[in-house]
Amino acid sequence: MSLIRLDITGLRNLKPVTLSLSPHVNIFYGNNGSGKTSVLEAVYLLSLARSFRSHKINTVINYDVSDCTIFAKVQQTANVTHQLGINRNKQGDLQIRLDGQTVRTAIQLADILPLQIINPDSFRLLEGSPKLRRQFIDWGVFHSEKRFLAAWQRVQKSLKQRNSWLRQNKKDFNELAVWNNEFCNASEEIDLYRKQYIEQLLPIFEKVLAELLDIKDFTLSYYRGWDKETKLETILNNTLERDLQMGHTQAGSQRAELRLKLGGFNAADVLSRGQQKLVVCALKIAQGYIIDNYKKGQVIYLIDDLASELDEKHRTSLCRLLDDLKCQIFITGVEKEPIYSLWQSQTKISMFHVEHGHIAAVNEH
Ligand SMILES: Nc1ncnc2c1ncn2[C@@H]1O[C@H](COP(=O)(O)OP(=O)(O)OP(=O)(O)O)[C@@H](O)[C@H]1O
Repeated sequence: MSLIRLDITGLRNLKPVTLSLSPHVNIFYGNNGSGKTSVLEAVYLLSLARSFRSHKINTVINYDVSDCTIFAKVQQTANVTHQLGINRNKQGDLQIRLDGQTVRTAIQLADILPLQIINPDSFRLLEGSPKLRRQFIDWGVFHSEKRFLAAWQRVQKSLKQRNSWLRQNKKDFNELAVWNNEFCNASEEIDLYRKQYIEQLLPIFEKVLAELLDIKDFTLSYYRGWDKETKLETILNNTLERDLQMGHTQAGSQRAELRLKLGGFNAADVLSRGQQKLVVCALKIAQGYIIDNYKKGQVIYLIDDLASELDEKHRTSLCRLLDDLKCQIFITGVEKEPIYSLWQSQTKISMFHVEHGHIAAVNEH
């Protein structure tokens, strides 16, 4: 899976541009504020229909225009290509086109273009709320288990109905039984998929982490969102009084968590910022290996400001792992040489100089 061509129009300070890309490493270098991260933002927008920097699309679209369009030619396998396009305007409208057809939801984009981002905010996966770690697991499960999405949507719907029942004055217990049943079935199904996924992820993650960091006693474990010895239905019945007081459901797959510990302590409390970033990189690279088993293609990695928090030895180890994955990479940095020298000699590299929003392909390295 790689983008062969990328057209960007109306995004931040970038001048309209068409880029011919390497299926492996694409380096964007230039001064602060030149527009490097905006290129990654364009690719992210194409996969998720939103930005990783701002929830407000108005700030992503260039000040002087009303909309932005990102278009890409995607090589899925040797014989299969797709034309993918997305347009967003300042009124908030979204249009997605896939091979000439209008697409209704952004889920199809994510399915075609699995994307991982590693940037100076990556440590938040360890430090931030459990929701971020749930999203991390679910990203992997979504790409490896076709039935996951339907089960996840059933959980969302039944949970919403159950929570709204908890807040109502007039209580119809037959109605509660219906929502409990649906919620428990869907939660258990999701738990099964997540558990299977973590079982696959764990040995790969440990192997990748060992290449990046010399730390002992690092553990990763999965909590399903309710006690492992008890049926969810029993817990919901036993905790109904408390759920009623709180106005929402305490147990279920919406409370799942990925626990990362070092010697019994929360990893985020004891690891340095750089070590946290390396753990997150190991998690994301491990996910890349798993996707390779399921999809006829690879994850695309967006790596913004690699140098931040990482010394040269760790930068080199990280790039070696990404090199071995043979995936497409978009990477940014201020200087070209320090990023260029991180890759093996046989790696296909394209370099682009970004200056005041202009992107120019650089032929000699
Ligand atoms: N909506 C917008 N329209 C036009 N320009 C914008 C808009 N939003 C941000 N900018 C400008 O576009 C540039 C975006 O830069 P970007 O963050 O992509 O730079 P960068 O090269 O990654 O910088 P750094 O090395 O500092 O991270 C900045 O100069 C910013 O001021």
